[in-house]
Amino acid sequence: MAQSLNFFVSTSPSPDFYSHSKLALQTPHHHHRLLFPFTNKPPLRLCASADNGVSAVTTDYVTQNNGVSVSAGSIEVDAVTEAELKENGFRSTRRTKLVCTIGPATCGFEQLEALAVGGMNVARINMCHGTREWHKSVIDKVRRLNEEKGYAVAIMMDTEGSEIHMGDLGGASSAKAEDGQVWTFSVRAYDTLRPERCITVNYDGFAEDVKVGDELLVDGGMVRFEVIEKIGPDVKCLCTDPGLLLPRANLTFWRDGSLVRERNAMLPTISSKDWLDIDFGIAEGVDFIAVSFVKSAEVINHLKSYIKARSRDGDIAVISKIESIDSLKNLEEIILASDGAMVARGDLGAQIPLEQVPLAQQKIVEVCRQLNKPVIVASQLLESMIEYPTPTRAEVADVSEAVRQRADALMLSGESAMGQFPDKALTVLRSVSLRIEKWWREEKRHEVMDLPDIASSFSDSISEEICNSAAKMANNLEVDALFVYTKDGHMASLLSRSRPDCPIFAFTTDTLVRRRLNLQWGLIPFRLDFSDDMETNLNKTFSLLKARGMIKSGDLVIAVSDMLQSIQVMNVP
Ligand SMILES: Nc1ncnc2c1ncn2[C@@H]1O[C@H](COP(=O)(O)OP(=O)(O)O)[C@@H](O)[C@H]1O
Ligand SMILES: C=C(OP(=O)(O)O)C(=O)O
Ligand SMILES: [K+]
Ligand SMILES: [Mg+2]
Repeated sequence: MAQSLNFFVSTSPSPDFYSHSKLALQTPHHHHRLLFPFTNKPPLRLCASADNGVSAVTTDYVTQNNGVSVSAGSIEVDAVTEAELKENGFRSTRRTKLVCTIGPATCGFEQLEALAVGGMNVARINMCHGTREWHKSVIDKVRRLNEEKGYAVAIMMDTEGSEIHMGDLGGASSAKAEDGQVWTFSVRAYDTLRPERCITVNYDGFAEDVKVGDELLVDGGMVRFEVIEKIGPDVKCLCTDPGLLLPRANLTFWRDGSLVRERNAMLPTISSKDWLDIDFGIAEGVDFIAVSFVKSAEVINHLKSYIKARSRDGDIAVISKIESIDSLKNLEEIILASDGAMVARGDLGAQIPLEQVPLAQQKIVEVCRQLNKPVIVASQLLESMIEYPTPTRAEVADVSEAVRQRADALMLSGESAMGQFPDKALTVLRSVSLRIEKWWREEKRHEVMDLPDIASSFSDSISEEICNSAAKMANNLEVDALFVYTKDGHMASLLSRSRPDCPIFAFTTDTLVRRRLNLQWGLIPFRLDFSDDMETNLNKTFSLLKARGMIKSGDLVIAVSDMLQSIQVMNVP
């Protein structure tokens, strides 16, 4: 038995049409007979099954279901999610998504596979490090992993941006600066051997811009120097807080207690090198581009139209990194223009007092939720795990807090790029996420956040109302899963925005949309060919998922779709 609520609105409504919109709530005794004309589509094409023996990627078959002949077709879900669903049942699947920065510690095929098995949803490559060839080889490996082993790991390319940073230490992996030592920071290019205690700086205006007495912070304060003398291109600095200097570490300078950013503010957000990297990302078909040091919405609008004009098979999502004072000032307009945001706490903590970072994080996560944009909490989540196999209690508390704030995703940086325990770090993110999510459900802390209306058209308003209501119904009725059939992913993201208690199975026809949904809280993206006929879609999905052991008869689901604006409540037959 199914009950449904249908909204009759044309997909491209004329103003006149609105007055004819009607709402029909069917009686419980009707089987899901929908009040709109059926489109008699031919059966969907069979897709080749890529069964690799480890875990089936696709399932093809034809069956009879309630007398309806289910079209043959295939369904794709990533192998890790499938295993997780079968093992734990779907109410306890992980909702918080995980992003791993790939570096020397994780760039091999087996290492990447270990991360995929461990729950990596998105692999991030940081264009600040490595060569384009190196990054291309990582992208190729991730794509091969997806194809051969049935994962759906998305790729995020992170731009270098116009930040001021040190050179690469002539190949050394680090250098130790001791208290009281004098180091030289220079804009010279050393073509021969780099002298001892000498650091190159990538910004030509550096020697000109700093003043004697300025404080120089490496990596937001991990090491500190005081400028004591300027000699042409060389700046002599006294180490006041000792520590490890890492290649290409970020540099900021402070004068009279505030960050010096006049010149920084004049540097472009997207440098000429970044544009080349972006062209590379478009050519490689990355799923996300994260833009460093975003200052305004303008640059994001510009980049989005550039991508639209160049990208072959559709869009690349643009993620704004919130990591500067300017980005905080223009937070709402930046997030509105972007497809998502990252709380880039590393640089943010170098630009605002550290004690303000947690509040900034909370604010950014909240604004993203309200504007329906996915948000990633990044940097130093498990920093000590670069060297140690166990996190500190404080780190676990920090990760818990990000999960409790219901951020869409958590990110590893150095922990996975160059740490000694990338898999263990990922395991910690996974288990802390699961634990806190379980607590939310057990406490029945249904969402209390006020979600403002964000729709820009009448049709969008209906989608939004449907998703908000469906999520609320799902909580009240304690359904097992929400199903959403979505071509562009929008309805799926609206459901995710409500953070319902049950997981959201998002079916989309498009592989790119599917990979992109990977970043959003609570979504389990499937690729599936479907039609505009919901009855057929539902029967087909039930059969395919039942055959895979991912759902069973009697499970209670709520289905919504963006082809036909409706909510249907039903038990799996
Ligand atoms: N592609 C790469 N090649 C070499 N090292 C890398 C790469 N990506 C990341 N790393 C290492 O991992 C560290 C942490 O990564 P990330 O946080 O992304 O960069 P950053 O420290 O520059 O902000 C970097 O400082 C660098 O040492
Ligand atoms: C994620 C960040 O950016 P990046 O690692 O590129 O400096 C950050 O600053 O926190
Ligand atoms: K970067
Ligand atoms: Mg940064």
